[in-house]
Amino acid sequence: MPSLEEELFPSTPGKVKIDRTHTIHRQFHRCFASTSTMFLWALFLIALTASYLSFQSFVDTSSKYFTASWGGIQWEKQVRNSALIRRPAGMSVLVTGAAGFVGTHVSLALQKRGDGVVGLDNFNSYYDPSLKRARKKLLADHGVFVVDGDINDARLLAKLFDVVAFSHVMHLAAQAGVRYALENPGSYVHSNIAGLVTLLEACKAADPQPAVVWASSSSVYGLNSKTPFSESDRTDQPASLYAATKKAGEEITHTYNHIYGLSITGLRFFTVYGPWGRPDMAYFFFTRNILQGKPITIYRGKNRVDLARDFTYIDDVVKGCLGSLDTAGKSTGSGGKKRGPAPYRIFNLGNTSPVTVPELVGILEKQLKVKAKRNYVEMPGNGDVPFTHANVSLARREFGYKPTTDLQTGLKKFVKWYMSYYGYHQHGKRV
Ligand SMILES: O=C(O)[C@H]1O[C@H](OP(=O)(O)OP(=O)(O)OC[C@H]2O[C@@H](n3ccc(=O)[nH]c3=O)[C@H](O)[C@@H]2O)[C@H](O)[C@@H](O)[C@H]1O
Repeated sequence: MPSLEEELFPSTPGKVKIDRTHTIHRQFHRCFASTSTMFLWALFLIALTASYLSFQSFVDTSSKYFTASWGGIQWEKQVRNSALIRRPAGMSVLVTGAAGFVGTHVSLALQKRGDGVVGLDNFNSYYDPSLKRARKKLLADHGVFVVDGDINDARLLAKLFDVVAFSHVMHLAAQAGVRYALENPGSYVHSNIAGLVTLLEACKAADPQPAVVWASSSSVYGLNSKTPFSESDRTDQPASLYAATKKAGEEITHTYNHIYGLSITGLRFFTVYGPWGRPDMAYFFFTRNILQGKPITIYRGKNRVDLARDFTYIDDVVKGCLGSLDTAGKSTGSGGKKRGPAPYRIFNLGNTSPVTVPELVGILEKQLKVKAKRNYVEMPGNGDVPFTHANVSLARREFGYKPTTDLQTGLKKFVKWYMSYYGYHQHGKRV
């Protein structure tokens, strides 16, 4: 009996006996048949895998499409209604980051004077999203619709420009906060660089192109030591990734102005505070900790020098934003082509009188009628700068910007809002 191996792979084919020819043919057929069966099975499996994968991607795409919180006739109607202009020579403004602190106040101010406003916000969880939802509700009560979506979503932006011919974009959506960049650097690149470019692409492609006013930051002055900070001072020494992305934003917007004729105004905000503010900012969480009897950490510079900020009250900043929108000047491009030079402007929006952090705490103690548990530590190398101080003469000349709220007055309004929003009595006890 030949072995199976011999039968299948005869070592000397010429010596195969005639009487075994049939057997060999049968084996050959069996072998061929099993190879082709295997081949067919393999083909079948490949086809099965491919159809499974394409089905999955279909499910993914369609679920993304169907679960997207934007689109549809009703949604378009809400967008159009919100964008309606109710005053002569008014504007229609797309406000990104509308459920954010500055975004909410600017949207309300625009709506109140009769401009059309459509908000856009991704409601991310960088800080308590319920505060953002409450701001959205406040806006809805005033007839401002906030679209739930991301500035990185090019399809959504194209759709918005399709539904409304926005005359202006107030771009306030960003990853804010100086120290958080140590924890999550990618979020700054995602929102402040990639998101900005996606938005500018949409603005460039829109016909008519809108004028763009956007939030830069006082942090671009970085380690600059010449005070007060003027727009022409050097901004090439950022101290944090946040500052670096805002500085990059100033350069990126410049290229869109240069190549595509977009009208650009960058606003360098100086530590903006007030009612409906951001819980990640010192004045906000100092208030919370003081009321809860928890200690607060106060950073100090080298040689125990107090840090200082040009704290700027929200109402002053809102006036600066509206002044910038009113004087923006038109974009000159259309269909992605520049037709002539367009304005490119940068303004400081500060308060012009810096206050030290311990002084800020002192004011809060007085307003809250509670002593803070102060814990002084040397400023860690976390991106903070020792002080900020704005020269605002450029904004004053261009649109009459004049801050009028000192820190004491502004914090009083903030504390009043905080107590009411979080359900406190004036004497620091929860209701
Ligand atoms: O102008 C801006 O462009 C930026 O303003 C704001 O940044 P900052 O000026 O750093 O405000 P904020 O964090 O409130 O710290 C205030 C002071 O408290 C000190 N500080 C802070 C925290 C702490 O625990 N202790 C402390 O002493 C701290 O060292 C600092 O001296 C915005 O957050 C930022 O998004 C950006 O818009």
